[in-house]
Amino acid sequence: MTITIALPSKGRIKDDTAAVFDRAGLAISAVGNDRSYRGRIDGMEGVEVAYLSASEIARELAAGAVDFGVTGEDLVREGMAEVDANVEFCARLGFGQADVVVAVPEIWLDVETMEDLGDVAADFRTRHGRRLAIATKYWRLTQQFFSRQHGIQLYRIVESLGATEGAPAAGQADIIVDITSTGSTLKANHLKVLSDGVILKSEACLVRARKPEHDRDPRIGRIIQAVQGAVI
Ligand SMILES: Nc1ncnc2c1ncn2[C@@H]1O[C@H](COP(=O)(O)OP(=O)(O)OP(=O)(O)O)[C@@H](O)[C@H]1O
Ligand SMILES: O=P(O)(O)OC[C@H]1O[C@H](OP(=O)(O)OP(=O)(O)O)[C@H](O)[C@@H]1O
Repeated sequence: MTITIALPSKGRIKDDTAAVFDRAGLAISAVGNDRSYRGRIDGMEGVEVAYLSASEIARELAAGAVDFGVTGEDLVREGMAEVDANVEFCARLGFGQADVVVAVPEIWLDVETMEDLGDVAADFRTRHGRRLAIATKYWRLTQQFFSRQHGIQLYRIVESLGATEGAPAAGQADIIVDITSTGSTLKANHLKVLSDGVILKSEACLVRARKPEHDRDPRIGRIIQAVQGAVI
């Protein structure tokens, strides 16, 4: 069986991922020319590296099309239902940290918690003639957090594919769910995170797509152990 490991080909977690694999003693050489999107691990037979973007890696893990992937936990959890049944988070890698949060306009002075927001959502239609609108690209995480965890059902998700923090000022939504790391984008857009509004503390992870054939393949354990041992 060929084992495929999907690693970031670009973006903010690419270089740190390469450094972890280096430290793990899993040296990757390019297959073909230098700009190739495939590689192999020196000294390990039948292990292929596929270079993809962070969100493509989450999609491939969900489809079971790769055996391992390095990508953000947020993208993996957003990308599939029943996450823990389908994949294993083998190692948290210590970079790519970002929190997925619920943020509301700073001027909503009496809204500090999810409970306060639930009250706002319940009254919204009476007051404004429509449901509370949430801009996000994390619709699955948002639904799980609002509906399942907080029992808030009266809202509408407005899909946002970029510049989510600008949606409230632009009148496209009332509040947002997005990632933040330093907090400066939220601040610049006069948004504040609710005190219990952190949905997920994400970072880059080594993730394995659960497959029955992994159970009898010693290379699987070797790869996991090597990466776990390289995390500082
Ligand atoms: N400030 C940040 N902004 C966006 N993503 C961040 C930030 N900090 C960490 N991340 C994490 O980085 C991952 C996304 O990486 P990146 O934005 O580099 O991907 P990308 O190469 O743009 O991929 P794609 O094109 O597939 O979106 C996500 O898991 C995200 O949580
Ligand atoms: O809390 P902060 O440190 O301000 O970071 C958060 C922001 O950074 C990211 O956007 P980025 O401009 O990197 O573009 P991207 O969404 O295309 O990755 C992310 O989408 C947030 O908007």
